[in-house]
Amino acid sequence: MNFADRTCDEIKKKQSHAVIGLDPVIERLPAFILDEAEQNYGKNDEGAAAAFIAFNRFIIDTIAPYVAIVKPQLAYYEVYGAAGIDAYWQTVNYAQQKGLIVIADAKRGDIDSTASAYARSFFGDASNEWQTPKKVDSLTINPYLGSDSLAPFVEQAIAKQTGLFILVKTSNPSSGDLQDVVTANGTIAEQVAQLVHTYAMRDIGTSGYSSIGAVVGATYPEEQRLFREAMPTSLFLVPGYGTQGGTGKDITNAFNSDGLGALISASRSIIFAYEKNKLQTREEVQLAIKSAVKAMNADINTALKDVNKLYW
Ligand SMILES: O=c1ccn([C@@H]2O[C@H](COP(=O)(O)O)[C@@H](O)[C@H]2O)c(=O)[nH]1
Repeated sequence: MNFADRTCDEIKKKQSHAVIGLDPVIERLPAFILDEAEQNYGKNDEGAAAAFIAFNRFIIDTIAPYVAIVKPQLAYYEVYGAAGIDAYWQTVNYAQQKGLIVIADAKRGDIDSTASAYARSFFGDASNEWQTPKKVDSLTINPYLGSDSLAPFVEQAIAKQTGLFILVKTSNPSSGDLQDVVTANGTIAEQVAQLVHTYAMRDIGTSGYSSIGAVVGATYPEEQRLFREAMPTSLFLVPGYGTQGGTGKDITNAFNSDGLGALISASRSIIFAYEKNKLQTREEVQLAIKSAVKAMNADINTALKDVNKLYW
């Protein structure tokens, strides 16, 4: 089954379009996690990595009944060197064991030979006897180097039944500096969207969706409409919900009229939800995260219902 079909199935099963970003920041973790990691490993890369693993497992256990997808952003783990990368893969494995789909947010992109190596590092390489088996379900990639840099990712994603999310219109305030520049063929983002659509048409699943998707920010609701038309079969990864200001009302244009097609992502507003009221005990932290996820699901589902796009 291809990535898009698996993702659509899990979204329907959980009745949730949410993606929870696992972006741990050591100073923000609860004391019960930090104290144990420091006692066992000290304040160093290994201690931080142990804290990340414990925190992520705790979050995954808390949210798994309510969401289908997690998105660990690699940068937060790379801060702690080899130990951090190991924490990343332990997080990926744990999430997959719990039945969650994992989007690796790494925004890779390079010339074709290097792009192929990037794809093998995230999607695994069964023919390589030296590589310990590893595989994320999907990866974010950066199209700035052009179509030949995307091709190795696309080939491997299709062959290995994984997915891609190609940056089209990112959520950050200055995304327009380059992405909105008007060329003879529309904006740069529109040209990328055309490229994504061409690749997407090569791998349509029974759900009608393709495993070759796009990143379109929650912070640009009007642009979502345009990109939805340009890439009707692509799943959209929609970051920017929560801390960056996006709400349920801002993401409905990213969905198709079938009530599917968009994966709404939030990191800090969920995983640090306990900070608002300075909650620290295991039970308090768990309840705060659980409530934040349930509120996000309810907000998205209500907004979709209001525009007649609620699938269930
Ligand atoms: O356009 C983009 C692409 C990726 N991101 C990533 O999503 C999360 C957002 O975190 P929040 O805490 O929900 O703001 C983060 O990992 C970014 O690297 C994005 O924000 N915008």
